[in-house]
Amino acid sequence: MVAPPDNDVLWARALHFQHNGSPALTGVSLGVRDGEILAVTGPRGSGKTTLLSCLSGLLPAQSGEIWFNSKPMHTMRPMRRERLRRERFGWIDPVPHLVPELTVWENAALPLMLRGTGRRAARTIAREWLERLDIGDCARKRPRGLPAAARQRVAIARALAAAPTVLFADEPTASLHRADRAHVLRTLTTAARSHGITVVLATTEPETATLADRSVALLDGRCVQTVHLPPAAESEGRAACSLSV
Ligand SMILES: Nc1ncnc2c1ncn2[C@@H]1O[C@H](COP(=O)(O)OP(=O)(O)OP(=O)(O)O)[C@@H](O)[C@H]1O
Repeated sequence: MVAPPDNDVLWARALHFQHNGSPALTGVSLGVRDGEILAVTGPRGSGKTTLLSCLSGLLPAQSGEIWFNSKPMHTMRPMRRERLRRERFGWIDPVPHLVPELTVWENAALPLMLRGTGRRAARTIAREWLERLDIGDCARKRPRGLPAAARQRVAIARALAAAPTVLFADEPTASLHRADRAHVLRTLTTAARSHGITVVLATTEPETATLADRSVALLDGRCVQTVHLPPAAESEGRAACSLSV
């Protein structure tokens, strides 16, 4: 077994995954650097969700290696992998899955409370993130009555509040109107940068990938291209993120 480079928080080699015999990943290798925002691009069905699911330990790859902070995840027992996922990784789905019986702040605080943070401390952290995502005034409401964009912001606040080492965002703005997308994405990437959170962001949209440091393109379950964002575009993207998150 070859150990991964030291500055890669996640490192995968030769990942293969089939859904019921149908190949979704066919030999994907990649590294994700600490604090990096990596976009995983590709058309529908190219394997983006499957890749994020394998990297996050949600789906065990059928072959290949995944290392997190230089520790092999692919040989971990399921219980240990589950604990790692809960404690170190965050996940944002294309559509928000919130608990309808809980208020907005309780939803955002849930991962913290499940991890043992006291209710008051969890509420303070959750409310700070809701404020940063411009939905602080919804904190006491139930998610049911909120527009889709607000509910997705709650899901993003919930993911960030837990301060994950790596945040996996699977087309996080797919369900939003175009006007909301740029703002929500900028907030997400700016917050991640300022808090040192590594992000693996699946997207079909080229303009979303421009907010990342680097993009990896998938096609039919294989990496076909890696693009480092040119410094000019990078500084432009970062300069545009003037939010105080
Ligand atoms: N649960 C499943 N059962 C069977 N096949 C699946 C399943 N999930 C994904 N696939 C297939 O695996 C391949 C990769 O799918 P995946 O969802 O990872 O791609 P994607 O790039 O994320 O696409 P999308 O943008 O549509 O979510 C596709 O051919 C898809 O049809």
